Amino acid sequence: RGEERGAAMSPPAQPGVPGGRGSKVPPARKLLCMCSLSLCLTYLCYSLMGGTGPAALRSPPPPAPRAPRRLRRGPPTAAGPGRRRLPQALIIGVKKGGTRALLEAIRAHPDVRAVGTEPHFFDRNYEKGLEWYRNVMPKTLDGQITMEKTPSYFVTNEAPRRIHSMAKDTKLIVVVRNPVTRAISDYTQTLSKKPEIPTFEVLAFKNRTLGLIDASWSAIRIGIYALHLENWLQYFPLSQILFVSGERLITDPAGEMAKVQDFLGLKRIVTEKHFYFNKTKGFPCLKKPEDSSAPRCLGKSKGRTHPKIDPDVIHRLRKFYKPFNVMFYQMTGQDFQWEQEESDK
Ligand SMILES: Nc1ncnc2c1ncn2[C@@H]1O[C@H](COP(=O)(O)OS(=O)(=O)O)[C@@H](OP(=O)(O)O)[C@H]1O
Repeated sequence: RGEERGAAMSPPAQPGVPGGRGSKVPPARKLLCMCSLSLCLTYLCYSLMGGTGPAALRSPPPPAPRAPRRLRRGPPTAAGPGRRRLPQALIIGVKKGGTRALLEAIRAHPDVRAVGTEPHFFDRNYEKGLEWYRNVMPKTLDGQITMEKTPSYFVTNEAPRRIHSMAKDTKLIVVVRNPVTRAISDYTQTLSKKPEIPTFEVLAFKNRTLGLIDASWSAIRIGIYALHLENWLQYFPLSQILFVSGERLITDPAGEMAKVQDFLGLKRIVTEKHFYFNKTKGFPCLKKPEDSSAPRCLGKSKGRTHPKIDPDVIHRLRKFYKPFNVMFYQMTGQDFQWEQEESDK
């Protein structure tokens, strides 16, 4: 490597002035000139092809795994000091539970760095390898925690095994929300992209007359939390999983954030001082941070107005979920009180 470097760095001989005086050029000198000339030509070609100078010749960039364009942008810290590490904590679900709100809130903590986008490593991008995954992560200093959120992990069969094989002490966070409201939120998102889909009422049933719920419809299946949790408990102890209430994340964000920071072993820095309730948005937002950027409410895709669903369908769905919810409360030792909610948004 050192030799390659030396050769490339030596300035090429002047073309057209091979030996100086006349044609009496010693063969060794001739050879050196030819080598220099060919180096110059190679360099010229390389430059024209988009090389970045002598350094490009010396050590062509390694075929580093490339993150999708939107991931490559990275957080503001990407160029700063520190190094990229695999995440020590993951927000694994659930879709439409409030995972974005949680990630943005925990990112306000100085000892946390997180990827803004969802890497989908343990479901869609696993074959790209751990180095690809590491390169997606922001740089962290010693003592800072690296995090990411991909809500589909919670319902991915292979995810627990894969995460366990990366690091068996990975801390897992699941934001859970009333599965009926979650299903409607999920449907609302799909509807916003595909307005032609059938109504929620149609999709929710295999046979509406018989009251047979279609549990294979992903909007419904995702909410059977007990079923999915069972899969995770094959690999991780319950103490390594934190369940955050999606409802309380809206009504008492600071309270839920205290639990999250305790779980991650962090000082409680994100407190009620960080939040304000934005009446227009109808949600808590993060206050203007000290770096004077604007206050941060989540975008338009969060807090969409849900379509009005037939109350009878809501009632049937509540009945459908009840035993699974009870099982989930037993498994986690937490009562999320979804049975007591009078109406779904
Ligand atoms: N602070 C704050 N601001 C806005 N929205 C908030 C907030 N806290 C929780 N939520 C709820 O988060 C729901 C979206 O959940 P996710 O972020 O997990 O969705 S996603 O899976 O990433 O698409 C979103 O669901 P919908 O209301 O159905 O859009 C919100 O109810």
